[in-house]
Amino acid sequence: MSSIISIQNLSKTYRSGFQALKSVDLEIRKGEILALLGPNGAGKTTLISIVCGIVNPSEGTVTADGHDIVRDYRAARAKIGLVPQELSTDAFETVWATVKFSRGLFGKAPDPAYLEKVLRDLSLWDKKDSKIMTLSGGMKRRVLIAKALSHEPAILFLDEPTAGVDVELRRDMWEMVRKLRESGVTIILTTHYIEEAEEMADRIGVIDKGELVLVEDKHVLMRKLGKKQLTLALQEPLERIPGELSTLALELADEGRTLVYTFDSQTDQTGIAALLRRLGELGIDFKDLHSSESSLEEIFVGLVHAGGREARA
Ligand SMILES: Nc1ncnc2c1ncn2[C@@H]1O[C@H](COP(=O)(O)OP(=O)(O)OP(=O)(O)O)[C@@H](O)[C@H]1O
Repeated sequence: MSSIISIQNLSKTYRSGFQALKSVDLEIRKGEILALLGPNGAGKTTLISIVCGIVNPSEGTVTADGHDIVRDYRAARAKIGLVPQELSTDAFETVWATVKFSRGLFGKAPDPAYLEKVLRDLSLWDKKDSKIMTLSGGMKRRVLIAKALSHEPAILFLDEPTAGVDVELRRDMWEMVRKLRESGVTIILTTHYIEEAEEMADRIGVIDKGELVLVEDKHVLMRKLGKKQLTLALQEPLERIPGELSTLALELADEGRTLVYTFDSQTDQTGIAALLRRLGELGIDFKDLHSSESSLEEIFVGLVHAGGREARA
């Protein structure tokens, strides 16, 4: 798959001297959904703002659909739709006037049929003549998306699209993002909400302290870094893990009634057979067992806590 956005050696130092991005290299593939994860202040919004021409880079180059975002700003920006975190639209305007105006900003010829489709897809058509100020928070979010789509961009950035929205709107938005991807739009979303990345993304990028710690296919990432756990409910509680088992990755939980064995899901030798044999030899019986896999959330927390560097190696 070819790249639609190419980011090379991108750094940003704000006037305060704070370095928000450090030599970021990233190729975003045409037609993918890329989720950028990272703790508060990691640099996600700075990255998006540079690609969208809102913040100047200190170093490095970015092209969007072949256009340099500094030298060829207008052409690059016309390819991009941005859904920001905050609504900064004129509250006294109607929904229709707002999206029509947004389209005009990019020099696109009027196309009421296209704008109608966008509003209908976002369940906003009934509200087209309502003033923005009269809309609920969820509806205002939809207006932000409609504005971003008004000029038919090939690339859509969503900055924290579902922060503070209710479950229903979140599901609607996920559905809508998937439909957009099916229509060929490349989508980059930032989120704090790991379930969102797990649900939606083809690839995951993790940013921490201005560095792109990793970019990986979601399934590969989960397979590579995910651990599995085998949980055994013991017949009799244990006070401590017997010395004979000390070489295994075991933990006691639930006041000694549960034994948890963590193993690498990638290896063929899980060690489960050996564990069960040794438990049998020691006369430790269990009444139930089940295995589970780590979620993306656990993987992510582990990565950021590890500083990311080990994970990248
Ligand atoms: N105009 C600015 N001047 C100085 N520092 C800034 C400026 N804008 C952002 N920063 C700093 O750069 C860092 C990265 O901010 P950024 O908004 O890119 O992070 P983020 O990953 O998007 O975080 P969040 O999820 O909280 O929005 C933060 O420490 C922030 O305080």
